[in-house]
Amino acid sequence: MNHAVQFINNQWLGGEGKEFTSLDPVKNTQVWQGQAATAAQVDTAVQVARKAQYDWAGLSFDERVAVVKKFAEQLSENKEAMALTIASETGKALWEARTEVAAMIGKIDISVRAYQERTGTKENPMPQGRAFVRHKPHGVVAVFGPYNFPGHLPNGHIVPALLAGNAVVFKPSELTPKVAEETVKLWQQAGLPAGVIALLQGEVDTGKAIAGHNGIDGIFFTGSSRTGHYLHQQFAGRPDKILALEMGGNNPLIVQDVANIDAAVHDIIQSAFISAGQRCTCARKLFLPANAQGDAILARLLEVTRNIKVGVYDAAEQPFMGSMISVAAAKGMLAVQQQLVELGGKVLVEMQHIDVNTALVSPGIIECSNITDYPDDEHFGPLLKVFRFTDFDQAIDAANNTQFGLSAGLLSDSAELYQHFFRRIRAGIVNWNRPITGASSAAPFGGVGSSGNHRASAFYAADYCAYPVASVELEQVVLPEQLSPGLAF
Ligand SMILES: NC(=O)c1ccc[n+]([C@@H]2O[C@H](COP(=O)([O-])OP(=O)(O)OC[C@H]3O[C@@H](n4cnc5c(N)ncnc54)[C@H](O)[C@@H]3O)[C@@H](O)[C@H]2O)c1
Ligand SMILES: O=CCC[C@H](NC(=O)CCC(=O)O)C(=O)O
Repeated sequence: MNHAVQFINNQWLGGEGKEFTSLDPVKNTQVWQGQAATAAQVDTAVQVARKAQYDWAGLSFDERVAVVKKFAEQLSENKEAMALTIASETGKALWEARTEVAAMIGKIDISVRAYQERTGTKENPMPQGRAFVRHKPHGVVAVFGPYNFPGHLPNGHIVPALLAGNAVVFKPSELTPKVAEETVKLWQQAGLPAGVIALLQGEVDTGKAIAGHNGIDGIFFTGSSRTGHYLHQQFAGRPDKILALEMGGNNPLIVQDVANIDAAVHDIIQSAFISAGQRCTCARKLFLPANAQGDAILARLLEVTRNIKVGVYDAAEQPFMGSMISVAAAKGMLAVQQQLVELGGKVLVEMQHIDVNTALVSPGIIECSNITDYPDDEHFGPLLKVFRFTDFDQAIDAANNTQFGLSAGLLSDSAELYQHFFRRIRAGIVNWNRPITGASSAAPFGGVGSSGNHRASAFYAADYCAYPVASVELEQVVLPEQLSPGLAF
């Protein structure tokens, strides 16, 4: 059946491309089914968005804020339904899906503030006239979203883009179309004018048709480093288009000199295993000192990890970890564990596929100190790699030995050590005695190296949603009192 899953010009239409579905990764039921948007449908949506954007940008900022706040109201009224959709389409535990919806709602006020602080209008007096810095929207921008935060992360591009006066063509992850559909329905109910947002559902072909469409002015992308690099190549030689890339990481966490072992273990677990390890900021590599304290932390970490509750997202007694996104992703992580064993890794807590018909896996820990050619890949799941060190600077060097640079952390009671770590570590998020996941929307969020392209998101998303226009203005044409040499009037 061809469901009306594409939202173009304020109308829900059937896709004209290939059929695809999304599945509940734990209950194996179908959550969503539809047909992909074709290149022709992409073209229509972009053309409609172009026309709609002009009037949308012509509204005052306060008028746009009013619509965006209505969306926040809609989201608040439907927050439990949205959390359930997120949980059932991703397998994420319901308690966590609720925090995702709360982050979506919180994004509205933060983005209004960010627009004003970073891209609002500023005026400076001049001897003759006045100088202004104002900001204009780029036009029609595409938003590509990942599956791991199907609500919050696209929302983190869409809200600031709309506030700035852009029209948005939204292509969600093909693994989470239902969350996107529900989100866009809330925009419709909020009264966003026709054409200002389009939802184009589809797989990679739809993404390619959008990215390759000459009528878009930019792409705001959150997803894997591989796709981000592909888009970057596609945009080569196109300085006229804006590209914001939020990509993956291979994030280190170093521990040295901590008094409270349980507190350290807590922060390690929050960093490594939240969202079943499916956060871009998750700790992938744990550096522990090769001494008695390192041994004690490791022993306690293994003990607590073995007792982590993994389970069905809507269980009455909530698990810490829900499932991974799909059975294929779960199998992929088990293959990674096997690959690391073959390279010389020693399994300390085995990551297990709890039920091969579901995407539920238990968290794993593997010692990798003896691996000489450790692969610098992002392993997007609950497998923490442990490295033992004898010299703190060598641990920092090893932590920096990655193409990525998203998040990094130090657990230590020494302020001096933290200052030293902060100076040397290369990452866009650097934390001290806090988990390295759970970044604030009120701060910039982005990485260096293969993690981003210097266009941080969250609070700084305002920056890539608009371009600055500098003006000097005088209400009448006036002959200057002092003329340039060689001029006579
Ligand atoms: N830095 C961040 O803010 C951040 C946040 C969340 C997730 N991530 C990263 O996202 C990844 C997980 O998400 P994912 O697997 O959904 O990412 P992905 O790269 O597979 O997909 C992201 C989006 O790009 C689209 N896409 C894929 N190939 C495309 C192509 N060739 N042309 C155009 N569009 C294309 C997908 O359909 C999807 O909408 C992880 O690597 C994670 O670290 C990064
Ligand atoms: O998976 C990647 C995102 C992880 C998440 N980051 C944010 O929520 C950033 C804040 C924002 O975009 O508003 C995290 O750090 O856990």
